[in-house]
Amino acid sequence: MTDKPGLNRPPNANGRYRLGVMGGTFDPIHHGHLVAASEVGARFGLDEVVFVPTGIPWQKKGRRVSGAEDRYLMTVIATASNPDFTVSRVDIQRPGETYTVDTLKDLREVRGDHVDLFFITGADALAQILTWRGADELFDLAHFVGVSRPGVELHSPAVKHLPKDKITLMEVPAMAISSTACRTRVSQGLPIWYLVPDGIVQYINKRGLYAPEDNSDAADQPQPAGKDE
Ligand SMILES: Nc1ncnc2c1ncn2[C@@H]1O[C@H](COP(=O)(O)OP(=O)(O)OP(=O)(O)O)[C@@H](O)[C@H]1O
Ligand SMILES: O=C(O)c1ccc[n+]([C@@H]2O[C@H](COP(=O)([O-])O)[C@@H](O)[C@H]2O)c1
Repeated sequence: MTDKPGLNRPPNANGRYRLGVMGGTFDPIHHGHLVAASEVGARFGLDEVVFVPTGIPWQKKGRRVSGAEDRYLMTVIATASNPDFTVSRVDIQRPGETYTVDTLKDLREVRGDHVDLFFITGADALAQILTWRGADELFDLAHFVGVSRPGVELHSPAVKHLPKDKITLMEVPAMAISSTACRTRVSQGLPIWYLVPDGIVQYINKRGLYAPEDNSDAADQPQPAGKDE
């Protein structure tokens, strides 16, 4: 397993190191992701949050997903200014579909046994967790933190069945932003300034991402009405 090391910070006085793991497709990364990671970092006293862009997000099959290198680079750009944030390539390096059970095992192998893992997820993703590969193993590998997301019930019935000592649900400042909305806005020529970090606006422009002909989500949108007859 090869991956860049983290921040190289020493373990705490008790010999442990608290590592947040923010997994996502990040197509593109936006301020909802960054606020979630920052809030969980503060609440749990995390030493570092590592962002892990997915390789092949199998539950997003049938959608067009930007190349892994573009999503990785956007994640690096968006997190560069925060000294507690890092980015890992473990998911984009591993061949095949991306499963969190593998992400957590790989990070444990790379970072060592003194690391306590906290997987950060939005309430929408957490409600689906029992559909994830190897769901029964997940709660032995990490503590799961589900954060609020506008339009999603935080204490949903699905979450009530998860092991209480392995899950924390927490409210974070509401960020009504999704990657889908960002892609759609770009494809429609609308601004995404302040929904994503400035460098991401520039990167998307430079690479021509989410242009109408390159965006299947946009193709599904209703077309503007023509002139009245
Ligand atoms: N605005 C938000 N507030 C809180 N959590 C979020 C928000 N947006 C995404 N997340 C969480 O971040 C993780 C990664 O999300 P992902 O990269 O799929 O972004 P997304 O905006 O949900 O993308 P898409 O619209 O393409 O499905 C998921 O756990 C998701 O629930
Ligand atoms: O392990 C799985 O089967 C699984 C299924 C769906 C999503 N996940 C993970 O959940 C995180 C958010 O996923 P997504 O698709 O909302 O970007 C990301 O790290 C994915 O790898 C994991």
